[in-house]
Amino acid sequence: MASGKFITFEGIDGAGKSTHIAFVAEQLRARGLTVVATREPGGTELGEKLRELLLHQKMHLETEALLMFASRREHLAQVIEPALARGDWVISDRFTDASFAYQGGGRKLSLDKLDALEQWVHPHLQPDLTLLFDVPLEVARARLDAERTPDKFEQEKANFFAATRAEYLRRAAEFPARFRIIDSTRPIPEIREELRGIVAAL
Ligand SMILES: Nc1ncnc2c1ncn2[C@@H]1O[C@H](COP(=O)(O)OP(=O)(O)OP(=O)(O)O)[C@@H](O)[C@H]1O
Ligand SMILES: Cc1cn([C@H]2C[C@H](O)[C@@H](COP(=O)(O)O)O2)c(=O)[nH]c1=O
Repeated sequence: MASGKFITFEGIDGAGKSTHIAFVAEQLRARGLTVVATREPGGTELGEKLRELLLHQKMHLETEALLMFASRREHLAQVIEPALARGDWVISDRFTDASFAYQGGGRKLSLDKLDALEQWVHPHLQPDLTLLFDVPLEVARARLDAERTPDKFEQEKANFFAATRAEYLRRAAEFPARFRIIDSTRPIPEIREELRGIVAAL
C-alpha cells in the first residue's frame, strides 16, 4: 500500500492558512488519494472540548501547554496515527510547531519543556511537510478585524504575535527540509498556484 503523508498548516492568527486547506485537500483527492483534514487544538471529541477551554478560559501558561499536548495525544491516537497507518494523507490545521510558536515564542515557556513534551507525545512522528503562511502582524490583524469576535489568543497584543511569528521563522530555519514558507500577503489565486506546484511534487 502507498504510504500517506502528514501535512501541517501553520501561521499566526489571520495569516490565511485555513483558507487554503480545502484547496490542498482537493488537489490530493483529485489524484485519488484519501485525505483526512483535521485541526488542533481539537480533531477529536475530547480535543474539541479542550479547544473550547483553551480558546476561552484564562489559565497558567504551563496548564495551557499541557492541555495543548493532551489534545494532541488524543488526536494522534484517534485520528492521525490510524489514518497514516491506513495509507491516508492527513492535513492538520496546526500541530506541534504552534506550541513552540505560541506557548514558547508568545508566552515564553521554556523551549526545553516543549521539547520534553514533544518527545513524550510523539517521539518519532514529524510532519512530512509544514506550510508556514507568513505575513506581517498588521496584515494578519487587519484580516482578523474583519472577522468574528476574537478568542483568547486573538486578543493578544502585537508583541505576542511578533514573538510567535519569530519563533515560527526560527523553526523554519532550523528544519528547512520540512518547512515551506508561503508569502501569504499575495492574492489568494497566486498562493494557490504556488501550493498547486508544491502539492504536485509530493
Ligand atoms: N491572501 C489573502 N488575501 C486577502 N485575504 C485573505 C488572504 N488569505 C486569507 N484571507 C482572509 O483573511 C481572513 C483570515 O483567513 P484564515 O481564516 O484563512 O486565516 P487563519 O490563518 O486560518 O486564521 P486563524 O488561525 O485565526 O483561524 C479570512 O477572511 C480570509 O478570507
Ligand atoms: C495547536 C495550538 C494552537 N494554539 C493556538 C493558535 C490559535 O490562536 C488557536 C487555534 O485557533 P485557530 O483559529 O484554529 O488557528 O490556538 C496554540 O497556542 N498552541 C498550539 O499548540
